[in-house]
Amino acid sequence: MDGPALLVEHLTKRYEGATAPAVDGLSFAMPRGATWGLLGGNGAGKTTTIAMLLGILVPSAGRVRALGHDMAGEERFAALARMNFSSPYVALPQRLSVIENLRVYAHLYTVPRAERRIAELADQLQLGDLLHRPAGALSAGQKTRVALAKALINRPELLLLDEPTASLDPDTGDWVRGWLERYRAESGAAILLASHNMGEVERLCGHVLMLKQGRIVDQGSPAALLSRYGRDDLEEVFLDIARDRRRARAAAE
Ligand SMILES: Nc1ncnc2c1ncn2[C@@H]1O[C@H](COP(=O)(O)OP(=O)(O)OP(=O)(O)O)[C@@H](O)[C@H]1O
Repeated sequence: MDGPALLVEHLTKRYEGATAPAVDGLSFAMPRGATWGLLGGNGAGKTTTIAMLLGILVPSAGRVRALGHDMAGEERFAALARMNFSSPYVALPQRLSVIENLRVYAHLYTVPRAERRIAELADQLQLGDLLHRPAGALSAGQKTRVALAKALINRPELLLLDEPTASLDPDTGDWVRGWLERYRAESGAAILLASHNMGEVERLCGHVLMLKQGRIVDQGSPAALLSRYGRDDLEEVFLDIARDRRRARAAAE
């Protein structure tokens, strides 16, 4: 089907009783096969955005088309079958073992030859020793790897990842990033990644959306952003934006 992986138009969320919207008129089109980063400080609106992209949270205004389907109506089920996500805020059923969890999700996504797919993912994500342990008894890093296996169970064409390496040690985090790069290269999937890890974003993302108070305040490739702010790494760009220093720098030049 034609069209971008994600088409987002004027997406807005105002939580009941809140004085300001959490997400405020977001618009962007993420192409198929691209990896984009969603960056912003605490409370910038990243998780709220991802929840609306998945259709879990109803927007106050605006619309989302995922893989060509309108996420506001019945059509969204066609898109959801070809998408997946991982989030530290969504726990897997704790009493089920890892393999039981993966079987449940394989069933929900009607994955063909599910046992083979689970074995493949267990091998790739090194879950062999964890498969028969209850999901609730895993360490944070182990849970993250299981959550990634769940996110990949249906070989999604569109993958939404909320802080995918947040609780991983540096070595495992690096390994997961390499693994995501390979998955993207092999599958042609589009990946939207919310992260606080600037190195991760620089390595994986071709385009970055900088969010502040629910709005896109800047965007571009990591290289374009570095050059625009005259910085050597994205962390400094992030701090410039967080502290509104771009205008001050430009005025000084
Ligand atoms: N369920 C909710 N009800 C009311 N307000 C909420 C709710 N969830 C989030 N918010 C508010 O919406 C804003 C955006 O929150 P969100 O969790 O989307 O930010 P975030 O960028 O993911 O932050 P973080 O990096 O801390 O995870 C914040 O001001 C937050 O307090």
